[in-house]
Amino acid sequence: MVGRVGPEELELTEAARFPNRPVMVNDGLHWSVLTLFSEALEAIAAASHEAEISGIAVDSWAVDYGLLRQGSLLSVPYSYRDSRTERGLELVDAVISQPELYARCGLQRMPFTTINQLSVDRERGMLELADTMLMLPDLFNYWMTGRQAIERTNATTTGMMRLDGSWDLELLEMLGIEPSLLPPLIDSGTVVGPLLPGVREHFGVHGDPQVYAVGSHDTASAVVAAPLASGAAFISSGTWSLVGVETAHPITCADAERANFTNEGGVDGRNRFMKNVMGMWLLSESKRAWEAEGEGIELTELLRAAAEHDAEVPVFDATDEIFYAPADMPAAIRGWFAARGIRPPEGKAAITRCILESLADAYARAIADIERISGQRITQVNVVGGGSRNSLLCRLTARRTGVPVYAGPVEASAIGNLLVQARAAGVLSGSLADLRDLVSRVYKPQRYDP
Ligand SMILES: C[C@H](O)[C@H](O)[C@@H](O)C(=O)CO
Repeated sequence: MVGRVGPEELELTEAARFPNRPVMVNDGLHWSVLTLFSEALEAIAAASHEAEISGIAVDSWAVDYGLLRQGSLLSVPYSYRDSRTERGLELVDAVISQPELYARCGLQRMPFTTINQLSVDRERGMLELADTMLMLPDLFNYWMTGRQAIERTNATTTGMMRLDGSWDLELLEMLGIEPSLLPPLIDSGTVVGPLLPGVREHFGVHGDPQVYAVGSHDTASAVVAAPLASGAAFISSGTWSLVGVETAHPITCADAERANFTNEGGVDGRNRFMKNVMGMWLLSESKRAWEAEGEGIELTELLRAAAEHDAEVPVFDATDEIFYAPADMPAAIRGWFAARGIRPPEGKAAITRCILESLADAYARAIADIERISGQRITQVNVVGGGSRNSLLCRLTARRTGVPVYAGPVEASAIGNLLVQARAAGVLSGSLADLRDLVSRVYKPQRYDP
């Protein structure tokens, strides 16, 4: 995305959009990072011919990383949905109990957490070969600037960071992970450096843009752009739905651990107390399964049919891990109901409606947990990201939470990324609240009443 930012201006243009399909080979599921990098840099180069580009910054999904030796990527990064993470959980469980780990890093128990994946790499001897680990946005920053560093918001999703923001060296030792693998930490707003001449030349980038560190965990950037008022909960809605509140400090009481809430670092030292809910993944994977059966259907058509589907549908637990990476999502949903003796919904319209009702139900339960655990009363929900375009889901969320829903902006991660860059470049100033005010002035959220 190309953004033009000023004190009263926040204009976003889509320079390119390209698929990000993980690839299954014999050793598992991997991301095509070189393709993503070249697609992005080609789009930036094209944009730099139209207008002078002064800054570049990358944000992405969390937890995944590349292993390097003497500056070269050793292997193609794995996708966090690869089944090796089950073994990773076992390896970490063998060393430390979940409550102890939670007290140290405050992260939800999920197979995808970086320490689980690194523990599998250690068991397979990959870490002996590596001298550096870089999260995916940091890998792109390294390829652009030659500098190796890890931005803090994404580092907080690894499980290797203490609640005080330092690497947990004792835990690394317990897990047999070399601390020297971890480059220095940097904060969002840091100038990473100029583009390497070779990169500029290879892609034909005009001008001399600086690379900035921003909230490199896309959810952290999305929350920057969420026009949160006091009493607001946020839902960062995309492949995943992240339901949470922004707090000054992590919440790691036993109740939070039992409810499997996570504490991930935000921009400006904030804390994101939140829960992962399966999100649009449920719908995109169902659509993929129907396409594979030769019954492809457009998303708009699915949502129209679901909106018109007024027969009662049951709801399933949209946080249940069986939905993490099933081969056939509609079958997994039917299986969830069958295992509980509940008649599953039949047909695409009913299943889609069931997915959206189940998501809204999970949001309402997460928000009730947040109120109980944090003591904060939630008076509104801000839904940002691609899922905020789903008006049926926004309506169901307002109905099930019982509070007004404010939907938008859609491109929240990109906007949060741009705002932090622009402030680091001195074009904007002020606090997160000031940045959010600009968002509210430019992007009027759509309101849905309970
Ligand atoms: C693993 C997920 O990607 C992560 O929990 C989520 O916050 C995210 O990054 C969504 O893009």
